Amino acid sequence: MAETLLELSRFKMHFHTDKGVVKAVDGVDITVDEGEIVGLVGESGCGKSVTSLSVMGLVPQPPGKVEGGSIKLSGRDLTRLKRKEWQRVRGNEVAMIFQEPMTSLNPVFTLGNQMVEAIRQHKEINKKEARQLARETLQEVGISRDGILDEYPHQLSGGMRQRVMIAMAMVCRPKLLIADEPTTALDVTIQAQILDLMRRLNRETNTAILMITHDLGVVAEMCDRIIVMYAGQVVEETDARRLFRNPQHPYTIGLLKSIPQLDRRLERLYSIPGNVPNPRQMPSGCRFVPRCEHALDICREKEPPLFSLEDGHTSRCWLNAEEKEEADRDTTGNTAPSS
Ligand SMILES: Nc1ncnc2c1ncn2[C@@H]1O[C@H](COP(=O)(O)OP(=O)(O)OP(=O)(O)O)[C@@H](O)[C@H]1O
Repeated sequence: MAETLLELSRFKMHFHTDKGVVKAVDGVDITVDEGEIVGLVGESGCGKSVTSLSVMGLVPQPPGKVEGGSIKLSGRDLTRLKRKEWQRVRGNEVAMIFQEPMTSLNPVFTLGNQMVEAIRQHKEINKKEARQLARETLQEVGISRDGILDEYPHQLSGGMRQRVMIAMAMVCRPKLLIADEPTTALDVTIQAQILDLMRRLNRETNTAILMITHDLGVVAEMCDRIIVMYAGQVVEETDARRLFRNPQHPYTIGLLKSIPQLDRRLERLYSIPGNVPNPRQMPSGCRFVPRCEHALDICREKEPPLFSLEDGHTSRCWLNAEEKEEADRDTTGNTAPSS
């Protein structure tokens, strides 16, 4: 069985602002095994990016502050690393690609210059060797045109730029690649090519991928396991097939209902009513309660824990506690306490 590579335990990243505390990530448990592809999904503002930037040590502190918990990569707690140690971890052990590669590539330097510099930050090799490695890595991501290293970022298409970013991320063979909306800015055919490329690299190098996206189509195609976040918390987690077949949390059900279906013509597309709560003023009880069609009294009073269902499926919803109690009653004839 694959070893656990990344483990966030009750991790909290809050922002202390003039207007109050933003609990952007508020006690999340997330694991990624070696070689696994895990999707982290949720609406804008639910804390996906802050979670991933925390794993990269890229959240500015202050205003950010780790309020509790840990982030372990291969057993080492990243929240305790010093600045110098981060430089060794970033790029070597964990690398990240972003939605818009142009923001990560410097427009005034050639790709060769940028790649050589990035490689030499991590590997003690000379410029010529680094240039050769850059060329080989670009070939691995499907770019083999002559003279590519002497081109500037604006001379490439969006898809090519994202391939370059993937090449730069993969050059030191990190154990974990974090991809934050890597295909959102690309048209669908190029999107499919980039996803194929990431899947191939995952297979060939066993690099695990944490895929941050709001696009359930992307996670359906790519991911072994899916984690759904809402208002700074994990609300549901299970393998990809089960999430689509048997979602449990009303928020996940709403997200799935919002996907347009080609075979169904509707007057209006479904969208979850209301908005993500203001992170400075979370509702009491369940954070999803103001938008939930199935809310019970307990949902307004008490925050639900993550309930363990079958085969590692978890859901943060009081309805699951009710169902579990009923199931236990059916099998034993007695009322069992909820977990
Ligand atoms: N530097 C910061 N200072 C204050 N609040 C911040 C800061 N960075 C992020 N936040 C807040 O943290 C919350 C989570 O943001 P985050 O970017 O992680 O959401 P997200 O799910 O990734 O959304 P998106 O898909 O739009 O990127 C938001 O309410 C955001 O406003």
